[in-house]
Amino acid sequence: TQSTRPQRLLGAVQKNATRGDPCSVVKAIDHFCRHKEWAMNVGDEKGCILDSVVSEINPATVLELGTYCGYSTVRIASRLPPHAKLITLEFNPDFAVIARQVIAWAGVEEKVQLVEGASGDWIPKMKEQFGIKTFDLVFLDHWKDRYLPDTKLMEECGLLRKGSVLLADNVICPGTPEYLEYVRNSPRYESRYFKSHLEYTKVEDGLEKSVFLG
Ligand SMILES: O=C(NCCCOCn1ccc2cnccc21)c1cc(-c2ccc(F)cc2)cc(O)c1O
Ligand SMILES: [Mg+2]
Repeated sequence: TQSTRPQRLLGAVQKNATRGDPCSVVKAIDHFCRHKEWAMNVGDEKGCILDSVVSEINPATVLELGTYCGYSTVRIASRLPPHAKLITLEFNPDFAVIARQVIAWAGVEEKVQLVEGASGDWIPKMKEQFGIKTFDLVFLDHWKDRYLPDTKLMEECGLLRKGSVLLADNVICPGTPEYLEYVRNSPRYESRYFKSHLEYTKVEDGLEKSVFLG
């Protein structure tokens, strides 16, 4: 039977990366996606911007919306301080199966809790289920039309504090126009655009970093 692209991506990790070495996992995925099959990882160029934002914040609590194969999960988790927690949410169970194996291969499973389900269902349950007070960093990388409603939901659920950072992928391609309009015009956010390219291509894309002002 035919394998899926995530399965082939996992194969490339298991063949080319060293167990317990997150950098080699990231490099193996980037090589696979650049030379074999494109896949919707944040990628190496935007990934460096993600890395710098994580290092700047040094977050104790991170929420990632959109795990896919775990590429950005590994990038973030490998830069977290000890005892920091990353909760990553994935809607597609087939993607989750692959992501768990990529996360384990990288050796960062201690810092990661992968949760399967929809953001609209899980965001209201974060506090009670995971003992989270607020998130220091949220990486938005799921359905582009959910960025805005989920941001409002996080505000309503008291999951953001003064200084919480939202970092959103794909604000140009595929694009998140309503979300951009909101964070750029709301007095409750200080927003900045990091121009880059769609992963593994020359197409423009970028990350929007928005600090919640409380
Ligand atoms: O679609 C994309 N990502 C989202 C996946 C589903 O996410 C669903 N999903 C994951 C948790 C989760 C929680 N609740 C609801 C839905 C939830 C996505 C797409 C592209 C892209 C760009 C150009 C193209 F020609 C084609 C595709 C690039 C990206 O970087 C992306 O991130
Ligand atoms: Mg993305």
